[in-house]
Order: sequence, then structure tokens, then C-alpha cells
Amino acid sequence: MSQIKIKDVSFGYNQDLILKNINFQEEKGEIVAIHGENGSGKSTLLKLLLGQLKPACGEIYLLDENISKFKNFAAVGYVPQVQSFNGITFPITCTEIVVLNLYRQFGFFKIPSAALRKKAEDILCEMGLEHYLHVPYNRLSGGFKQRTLIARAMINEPQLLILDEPTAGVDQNSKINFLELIARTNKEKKTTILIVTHEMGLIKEYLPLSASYKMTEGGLIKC
Ligand SMILES: Nc1ncnc2c1ncn2[C@@H]1O[C@H](COP(=O)(O)OP(=O)(O)OP(=O)(O)O)[C@@H](O)[C@H]1O
Repeated sequence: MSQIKIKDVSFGYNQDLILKNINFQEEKGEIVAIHGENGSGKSTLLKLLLGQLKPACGEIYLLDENISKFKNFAAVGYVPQVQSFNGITFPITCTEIVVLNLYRQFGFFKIPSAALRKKAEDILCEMGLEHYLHVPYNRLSGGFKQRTLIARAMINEPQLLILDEPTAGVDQNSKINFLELIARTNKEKKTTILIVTHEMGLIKEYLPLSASYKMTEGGLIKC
């Protein structure tokens, strides 16, 4: 069963196609990286995969199901760029950011139970954030913010983890810690990982990639 299958997909925000006839497949347990110039369409491809955009033509399957019918988004963890969460100005804590991703399990009153909060705290501790559980997210360093966003994605124990430029904007040590964490997660939990990156050299050094692709002129070329 393919975890991701993209078949002859094209897409444009207007008449001009950004993605042209893309074909791509990723199997269970693989780690695959995509890189490419700014504006080449990497984030657009991820938005199509997450069902946020609809292809002009072609088909997309997630966990063997057509994206147009796909509902099991708890099985797909998405880690956005750290910068996309930098706009948070209210004092939401790390634990709250993580527990909110369990909203499907909230009960009648739509608030998280003590057990769910404990689950969020446990995963943050696993990520080495035990001293930051109640610290407002916007006071954390870039590396710790990134770990919080990974904990948020991992709390649903996803089969598939999609990472959008996870090493951008964090220091070298945090990058390496993060990549070691991703490699460990893949090995121990057999999580399938798709990673969009500008730092292919670093990714290749620290992750056992099954394949890498370059996005260029609307196409996806295997490297
Ligand atoms: N909502 C939108 N409406 C119109 N055009 C858009 C929209 N979002 C992105 N684009 C355009 O689509 C193209 C691809 O953008 P995209 O963000 O997918 O590239 P990217 O490869 O992820 O870039 P980067 O590496 O800079 O993050 C760019 O030319 C961008 O300006």
C-alpha cells in the first residue's frame, strides 16, 4: 500500500500551471526529500497533498484513499514551517498547542481531559521539553518551537509525517537534534516521512533517504 501516490497532477493558482504532470509515489516506512528553488511549487504540492488545494487534473491518494474522500487526517502529521507559527502573540503554552491537536478526542464540553493533557505533557517530555511544559510558546527559542510543533504532529501517532522546511530558522545544533529525532521516529515507529527542504546536504547526512527529488520548472525530477 502506497502512503502517497500522485498521478499526472497539474495545478495552477490561475491559468499558468505551477505544477505540470507530477508523478510521485512513497511507500510505507520510507523517508523521501524534495528540494527546489524558491517559488518552484514545493509548498503548493504539500497543500495539494493535505487537501487544502484541488488539482486541475490528475489524482492524489493518501494512505491508499483518494484525497477527495480522505478523512483520516489524524493519521497524517503535518509540521509547518516554524515561521508560520511566529504570529502567535497570545500566551498559549507548549502543552496547550500540543493538546489542541487531539481535538477529535475532546468530549461534550469540547475541552481536553486531564488524561489528554497528560499525553501531551508526556510527548513533550520525550522531546526534552520537560522544563517548558507551561511556558508560553512565543517565548521559546526557534529549536524548541520546532520540537513543540513536531510533538503536536506526533501526538496522534501518525503513519505519515509531512515536514515543510523543518530546519529553516533554527541553529545548527537544533537542526542536528531534530534530524536525529526524525531518524529515530522513522526507525522505531516505521513512520513514513516526506520532507521539503532547502538543506539537502544536511538531510542526506543525517537521514537514511529512500529517494530525493528536485522540483524544477513545474516538474519533479528524481535525483
Ligand atoms: N495563494 C497563491 N495565489 C497565487 N499564487 C501563489 C499562491 N501561493 C503561491 N503562489 C505562487 O506559486 C508559486 C509556487 O509557490 P510555492 O510557495 O509553492 O513555492 P515553494 O517552492 O514552496 O517556495 P519557497 O521555497 O520559497 O517556500 C510561486 O510563484 C508563488 O508566488
